[in-house]
Amino acid sequence: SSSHHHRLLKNASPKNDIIFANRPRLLIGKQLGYNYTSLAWAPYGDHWRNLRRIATLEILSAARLQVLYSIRIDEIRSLIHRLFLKQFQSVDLKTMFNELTMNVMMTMIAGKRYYGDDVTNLEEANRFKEIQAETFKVSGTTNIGDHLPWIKSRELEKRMMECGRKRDEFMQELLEEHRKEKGTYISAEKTKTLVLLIAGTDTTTNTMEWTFSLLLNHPEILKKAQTEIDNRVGHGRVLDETDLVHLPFLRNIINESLRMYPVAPLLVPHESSDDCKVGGFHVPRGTMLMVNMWAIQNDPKIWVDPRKFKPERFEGVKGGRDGFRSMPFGSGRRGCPGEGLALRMIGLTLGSLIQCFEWERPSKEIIGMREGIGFTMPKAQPLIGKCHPRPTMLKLLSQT
Ligand code: HEM
Repeated sequence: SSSHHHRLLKNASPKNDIIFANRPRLLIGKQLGYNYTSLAWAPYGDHWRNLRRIATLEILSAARLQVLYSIRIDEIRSLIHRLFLKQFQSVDLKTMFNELTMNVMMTMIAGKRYYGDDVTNLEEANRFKEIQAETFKVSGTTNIGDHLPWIKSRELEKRMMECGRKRDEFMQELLEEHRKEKGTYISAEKTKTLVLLIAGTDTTTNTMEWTFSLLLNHPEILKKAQTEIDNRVGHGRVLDETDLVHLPFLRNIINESLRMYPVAPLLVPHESSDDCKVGGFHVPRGTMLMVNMWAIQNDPKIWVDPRKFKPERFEGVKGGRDGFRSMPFGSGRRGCPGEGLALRMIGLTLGSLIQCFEWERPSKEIIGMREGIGFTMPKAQPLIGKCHPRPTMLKLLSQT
C-alpha cells in the first residue's frame, strides 16, 4: 500500500481528471513477466462506474454509433479528397490519423472539429491542440513514484495537475457554450469528454499506424487486402462501414496487428473488490492487478512464430479473440467499451486508403517497428508513406 496513491486520490474530486496521475506507466510492466503484478491502488468506485455507463450508452452503443456514422464517413471522405489533391507525395500518416480520429471524436462529443483546412474557430482549436500536446507529453512520462512510492516526483505530479486543470477549464467552457446553443450531438459532460478522448484517440491512432506500417513492410499482404476490397466493393464507390463484415481479410489484418502491437499492452489496472485467486495466486481485496497481455499475445508456447505478421492465423476465428489468447480490448465488465467504434474507425480508414490508392514506403528501407516511450505504445518513428491514386479509382476520386 502506498500513502502516495491514497493522498493523490483523496485530493482527486470526481470532477478533477487525474486518471493518469495514479496509474503506473505501461512500459515498465512489459518486463514484469507473464502473470500478474500487484500494487495497492485505490479505486474510482461509483463515479467511474457511472461514467462508464453514461459513455457506453450515449456515445458507444451500437445505436449511437449508427447515428454518428455520418461524422466518420465525412471525415474519411475529406481525408481521401485531400490525399487525392496531394498526389504522388509523401504523407505523414501519423499526423493524418491523429487529426482524423481527433476530429471524429470531438465532433461526436461536442460538435466541433479542430484540425484541417476548414477549421473556423482557430484560436480555440490552437488552445485545444496545446492542451492535447501537453497532456500526451506528461502522460508519456514514466512516474517512477507510481512503482516506488518512496521516490516521489512532485514535479511531475504538479505538471499533471496543472494540465488537468487546463483541460477541465477548457471543457467547462465548451459545456457552457453548448448549454446556450442548440445542435450538439449529445450533452457533453466534461469528465466524460476527457475520458473518451484520452482512452479513444491515441489508442485508435496508434493502431492505425502500426497496422499500416506492417502493410507497407508486407506489400503482398497489402495487395491481398486490396484484391479483397476490389472483389467485394468494386471501383464504383468508396467502401463504407456496412462493407466491413464482408472484408474478413482486412479484419484479420487488424486483429493480427492488435495481437503483435497491442496499444494497451497491460490493459488497464484492475483492482480486486474482494479476496480472490488469480492464476493460483492469492490476491487480497484492494490489490491492483495488471495483465501482461502483450506477453500472452506473443507467447511462443501458444502462438506459432509470434513475431511474424500472418493475418491468416485469424481465419475463421470469431471476433478475433481466439479464446483468451488474444484480448487487445480486455474482456468482461471492465473491457473496452470503445471496441466497436475503434474497429469501425480503423476498418473504414484503412479500407478506404487501400481501396483508393497505391501505397509504398518512402524508400527501399523497411519501416522501423521500434516502440517509442508513451502511454499507448506509440511508434518510435512516425510513419511516412507514399501514395498515388489507383487508375481504376481516378474517375470516382475526381468526383469527390
Ligand atoms: C484500438 C483501439 C483501442 C484499444 C486497443 C483499446 C483497449 C482498451 C483496453 C485494453 C482497455 C482495458 C480493458 C480491461 O482492462 O479489461 C480499455 C478500456 C477503455 N477504453 Fe479502450 N481501447 C481502444 C479504443 C477505445 C475508444 C475508441 C474508446 C472510446 C471512444 C475507448 C474507451 C475506453 C474506456 C472508457 C475504457 C475504460 C473502461 C472501464 O474501465 O470500465 N477505447 N480500452
